[in-house]
Amino acid sequence: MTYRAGWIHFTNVAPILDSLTLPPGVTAITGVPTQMNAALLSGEVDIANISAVEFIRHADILEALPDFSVSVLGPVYSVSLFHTRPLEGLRRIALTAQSAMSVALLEVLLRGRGLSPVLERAEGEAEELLASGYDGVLRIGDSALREWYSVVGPLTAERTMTTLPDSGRGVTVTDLAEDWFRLTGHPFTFAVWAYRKGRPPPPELVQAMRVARRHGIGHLADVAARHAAMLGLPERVVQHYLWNFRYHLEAPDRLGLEEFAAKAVPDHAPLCFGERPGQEGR
Ligand SMILES: C=C(O[C@@H]1C=C(C(=O)O)C=C[C@H]1O)C(=O)O
Repeated sequence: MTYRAGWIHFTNVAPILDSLTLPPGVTAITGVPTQMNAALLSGEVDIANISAVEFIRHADILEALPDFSVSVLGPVYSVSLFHTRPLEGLRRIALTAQSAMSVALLEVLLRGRGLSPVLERAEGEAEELLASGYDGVLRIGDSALREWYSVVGPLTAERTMTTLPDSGRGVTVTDLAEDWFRLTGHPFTFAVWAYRKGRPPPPELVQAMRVARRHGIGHLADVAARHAAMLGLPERVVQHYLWNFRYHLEAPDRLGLEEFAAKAVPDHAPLCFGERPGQEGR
């Protein structure tokens, strides 16, 4: 019987997915986070890297792999609120329809500051939307990374990835994962690999994912060079972007995930994870 996977194929998962060889009997489709969230919940796929908030909301029926995630400690660079006035003064924010997790994170961060601007779904480039009546725009993924760089870049000998400003061209960029870190001191987990309880992936698939991740992280410069060319960004940017991610789901990531779950979905069912692999599983 076929086991169907759904992959969010953003650059941030390239170190896992680029060299993944699917075992016989496993098929895969790709899409943006909200598409993969829907595909898993409707049963169109059996496993997907989904927005962690959807895993939390559906913790009664879903379980997640215990050692895979897209997490970060501090800035993520690709989940940003672009804004033209201070956060406290924001009145109308455009949200991307691609995201569930980042929208939920933005809501938690705004609520924590006692702010309640109007949030509306609207697609388009951040700077276009800012010119058309929004004073804040939430963007995620590859296009958000590109837009972040075009606002705060370029890198020079003196301006490194960690010393770039947080504004340029009249636009301020608030990195939501960095804001979460300032608030909680925890990493932020954007995605987990979830499946329906009682329908875990074949062990060969999980093992193939671990092999692919080991290969991807071991060859990060090559992965970054390939994707930098596709994104039209300097290799230095993409290399830093990728090595900054945490692709396992370790104790600090789980603490962050639990804290986020308590804030965003207070009545959620307990989060379930499959059995942790031994050291050789990495
Ligand atoms: C870091 C990112 O994480 C992604 C963001 C998601 C969301 O906002 O729902 C879902 C999965 C993640 O892989 C990104 O898109 O840039």
